[in-house]
Amino acid sequence: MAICSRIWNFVIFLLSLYIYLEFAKQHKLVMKEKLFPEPPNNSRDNSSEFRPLKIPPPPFPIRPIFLSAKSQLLEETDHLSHPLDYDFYRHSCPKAERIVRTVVQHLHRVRPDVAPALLRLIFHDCFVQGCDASVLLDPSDEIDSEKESLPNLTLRGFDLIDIIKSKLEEECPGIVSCADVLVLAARDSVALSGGPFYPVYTGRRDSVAAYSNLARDVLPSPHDNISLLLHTFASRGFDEKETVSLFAAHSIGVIRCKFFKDRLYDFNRSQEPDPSMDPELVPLLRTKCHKRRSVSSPESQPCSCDFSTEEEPGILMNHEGSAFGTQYYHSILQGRGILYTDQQLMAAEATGNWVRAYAADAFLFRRDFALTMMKLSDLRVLTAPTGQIRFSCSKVA
Ligand code: HEM
Repeated sequence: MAICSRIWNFVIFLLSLYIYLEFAKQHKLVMKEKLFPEPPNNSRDNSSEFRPLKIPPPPFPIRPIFLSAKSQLLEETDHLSHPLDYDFYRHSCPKAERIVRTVVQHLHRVRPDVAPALLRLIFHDCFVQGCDASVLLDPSDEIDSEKESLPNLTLRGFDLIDIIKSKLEEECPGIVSCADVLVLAARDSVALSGGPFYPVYTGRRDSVAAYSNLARDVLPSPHDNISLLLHTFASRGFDEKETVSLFAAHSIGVIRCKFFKDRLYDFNRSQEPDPSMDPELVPLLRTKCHKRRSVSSPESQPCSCDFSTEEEPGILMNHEGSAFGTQYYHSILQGRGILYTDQQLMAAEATGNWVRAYAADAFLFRRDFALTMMKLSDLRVLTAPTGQIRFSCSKVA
């Protein structure tokens, strides 16, 4: 009897062990699938309900620090219910993301000013009524174009979006939205500029309207103080940390003198430079931005400098030859932010602490910047059945 009971216990033990091992194997596989997804494979059965996350191979040399964090970024945002899809065009236009990347890469090779232009466009689109490509619409009888509103007068890159879109139309007409083109092109521009590569969801649709007055009201002015800036970004769902991380977009691009000349010559009508600017930077910037007769310009209030030049000069944002990211924050710490709004990050304790944190920790910055760009790219998107897919990005279809 005792022997029988021992054999029975042994059988139960073996059975439990088997069940445990099977469970562990299954669980590990699922984890593996999530963390190391298979590369996109178009020959897969499309009808399958189960679609593992597919992350495209990195398009540009990416610092190894970010590779391990890439799938983690998707997981971190996974819990949010999402109106968009990862790799939305995998069946309808499988080459879409590759086409955007190739064209941006090509344009970047011949015109290095491409990346900042495209990065700025997404901010000016997404902040105003969401990422719906409304900023791209030309004026017409029905369209009160955002392009003509004050904060957008110096936007560039509309022609670049048209080039990318026309390549997509050749491959799959009427499929890929201009809103997705903007988001993908900005993502690739960041990576090309030495910033982090981040995954983006797709499936946005384009607006049938533009919001010129809203653009004028909600886009920040280069003369806003820190309280107003934080208020503006909070109204779009960004906290202090996210706001500080987004500002690193000013690591690249050009900034025209008219936006900061008051800081060099006549800050707050004091006839003196801005005391928050490094005194050694002032003469350096003055050699590029000359004081001329006083003429006020609505775009630049409250500066009293001359902006009526035919070709307004500007200086490179990364005037210290810096790479994307932490160097921007080092400049701010040294009082070398060019825009008043950039330097305002040091005017509040919370934002100042984030500037210090990002200056000290490149990994932290790259991770946070990637997450914030993903958030910016998903602001109030339009999905079917609302919106439309435009054929030409500057016109309603
Ligand atoms: C307080 C918020 C911001 C203000 C007041 C601001 C203002 C400006 C101004 C005045 C310029 C110079 C434009 C010119 O001279 O043509 C500029 C350039 C730029 N901004 Fe911002 N910006 C802000 C935030 C952002 C954000 C959040 C992003 C992106 C995520 C961004 C991306 C850029 C880029 C990439 C450029 C360079 C554009 C180029 O070279 O054409 N900015 N910004």
